[in-house]
Amino acid sequence: MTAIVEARALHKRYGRRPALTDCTLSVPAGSVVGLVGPNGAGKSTLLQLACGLLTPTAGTIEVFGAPPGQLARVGFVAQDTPLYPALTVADHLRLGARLNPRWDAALAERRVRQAGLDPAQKAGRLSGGQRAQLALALAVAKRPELLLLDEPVAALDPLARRAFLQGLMEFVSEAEPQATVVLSSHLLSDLERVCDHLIVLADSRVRAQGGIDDLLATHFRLTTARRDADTLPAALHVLRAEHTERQSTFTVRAEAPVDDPSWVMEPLGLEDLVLHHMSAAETTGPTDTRPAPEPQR
Ligand SMILES: Nc1ncnc2c1ncn2[C@@H]1O[C@H](COP(=O)(O)OP(=O)(O)OP(=O)(O)O)[C@@H](O)[C@H]1O
Repeated sequence: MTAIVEARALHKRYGRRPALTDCTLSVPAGSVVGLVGPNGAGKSTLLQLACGLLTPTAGTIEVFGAPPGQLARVGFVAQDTPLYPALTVADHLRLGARLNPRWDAALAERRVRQAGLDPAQKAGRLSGGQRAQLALALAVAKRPELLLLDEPVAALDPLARRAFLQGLMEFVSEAEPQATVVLSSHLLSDLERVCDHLIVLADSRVRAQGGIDDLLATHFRLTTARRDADTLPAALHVLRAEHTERQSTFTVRAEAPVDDPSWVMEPLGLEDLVLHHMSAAETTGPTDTRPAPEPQR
């Protein structure tokens, strides 16, 4: 599968502060990728590296198989949705038309109309959510092959958020079906609705990545009478272990469920999966460090 964004051993530091550490990841062509992680995980840094606003400290990042910077092919909506405060909504559309060879004026106007924006309103007088809507309209009207959105729905009310995500899905399903989208968000339910791939960053590192269906098919919760993680079969890679007096619950990664009468193994939902990868680096260390007794069968 062709990768539109490919990072290898990518590091980014701000002074002595690591923002990305040894990140190797790939964004497949035509995918809609959700980028998730706690505050400060490195999501904005990754998006800014992908559009060439930042340069790596070490390692490489390639977009369309070359160093980032092919701006005509990339739409980027930064977290703070920078616009020209003194220019009106209509001015922004005119500017977009001048600057972008593939500008789709009809699409821009439709997005602005659907978002209920007044073309005569100055951008500096728009609310945070309205600014985000205008920034998205400008980004999609470029007809980019790669659309990078940094927390685009953070400032939107629930109705506007739904409209925004619908607009995004229209863009990828109708206007630009070959487009690849990477969007960061803390709202997992939104990501589950629109994304087919996921990258989980935590503490500057990639903790999980892949197709959402594949991730869901390989992550399980296993509940059993209290036992040590190292008594489980090697095919089960234990991500987390929690024990009560009598019971052990393991979050595991496995190619397929492993049947055993002594335990119950059920698929992990997306939210639990992401929270596990976000909350800690992979660990086989139990939360409760007391040694577990022999399994009771
Ligand atoms: N310009 C900067 N100068 C110094 N440190 C920075 C700068 N930008 C980001 N950082 C640091 O780099 C790390 C990653 O920041 P980044 O903004 O990429 O995270 P994020 O995952 O987008 O966070 P959030 O969800 O809060 O937006 C953080 O520790 C942050 O403090």
